[in-house]
Amino acid sequence: MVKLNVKNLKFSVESKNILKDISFDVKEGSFVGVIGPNGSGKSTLLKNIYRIYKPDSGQISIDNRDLLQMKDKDCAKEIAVLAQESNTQFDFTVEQIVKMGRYPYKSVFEDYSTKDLDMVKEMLNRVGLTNHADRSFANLSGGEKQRTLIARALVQNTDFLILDEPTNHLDIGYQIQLMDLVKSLNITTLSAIHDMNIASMYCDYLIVMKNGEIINCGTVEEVITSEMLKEVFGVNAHIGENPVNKKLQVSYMHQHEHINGVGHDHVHEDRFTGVHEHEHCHKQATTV
Ligand SMILES: Nc1ncnc2c1ncn2[C@@H]1O[C@H](COP(=O)(O)OP(=O)(O)OP(=O)(O)O)[C@@H](O)[C@H]1O
Repeated sequence: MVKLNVKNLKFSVESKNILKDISFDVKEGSFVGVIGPNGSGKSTLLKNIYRIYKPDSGQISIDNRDLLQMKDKDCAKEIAVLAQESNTQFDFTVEQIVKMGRYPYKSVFEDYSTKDLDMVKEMLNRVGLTNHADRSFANLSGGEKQRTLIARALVQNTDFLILDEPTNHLDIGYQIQLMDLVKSLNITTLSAIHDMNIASMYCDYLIVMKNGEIINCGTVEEVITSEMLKEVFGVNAHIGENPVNKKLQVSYMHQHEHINGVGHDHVHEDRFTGVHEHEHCHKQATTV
């Protein structure tokens, strides 16, 4: 069943077309990654979905309901967001920030219930911030702020989660912990991701963006190929397999890489920078 449907979405700023006719579906229960180079439109796409930006045209629906027509509170019961920018200026404690995730379920003067407070406690525990509950959010490290905001998104208790580069500021331990946590919740998730190995570990499906367009989509194996990484990101990479979990694994190489390390410092007259092989007798050559 389709959870999210985006159809012919277009978005521009000052007559610059930033999103050009984007269409895709996210299946219920799936974890979909959006990959692409800096400036390709990943964040802008997600912001159109979580309604920071208003599309010029197109439709976005969640469970067949028009997302663009929903009231804010109703929308907040459908979609939780972990956004990229996390510079909250106001001075709240960590616990107060996490509690805010319960606001869609509260009327104006209604206080937090035991259930609300239990959820807050549980999520603080799951992101490793129980001992920081009374600390000022403003004084936390970037990673601690990010973990607080993850806990806030999770107490919102929605069926759909948007992560805009969720692992920004997180060390590798917390990156894996966050992604394991999200994955264990089995919530339909749409996430911008930069790290191909993280994408490979967690995503069921990938969308590749370039210049405001979707240029490819499919399973991890269909999408992450050395050709795609060269074409879209301009990098040389070897695609292998993690011997333990059998997930696709990307190893990067220098822009100018010699197979088996056989080769010498040199420049190519045609400025070629790919992976290539030299005869052993070329070891001493300075130019090929
Ligand atoms: N409000 C805005 N005003 C003007 N240009 C914008 C605005 N928002 C986005 N853009 C431009 O749209 C393009 C896409 O930006 P976006 O942030 O969506 O890319 P991204 O793929 O998320 O990049 P990154 O990987 O660096 O986060 C960029 O060229 C950006 O400068």
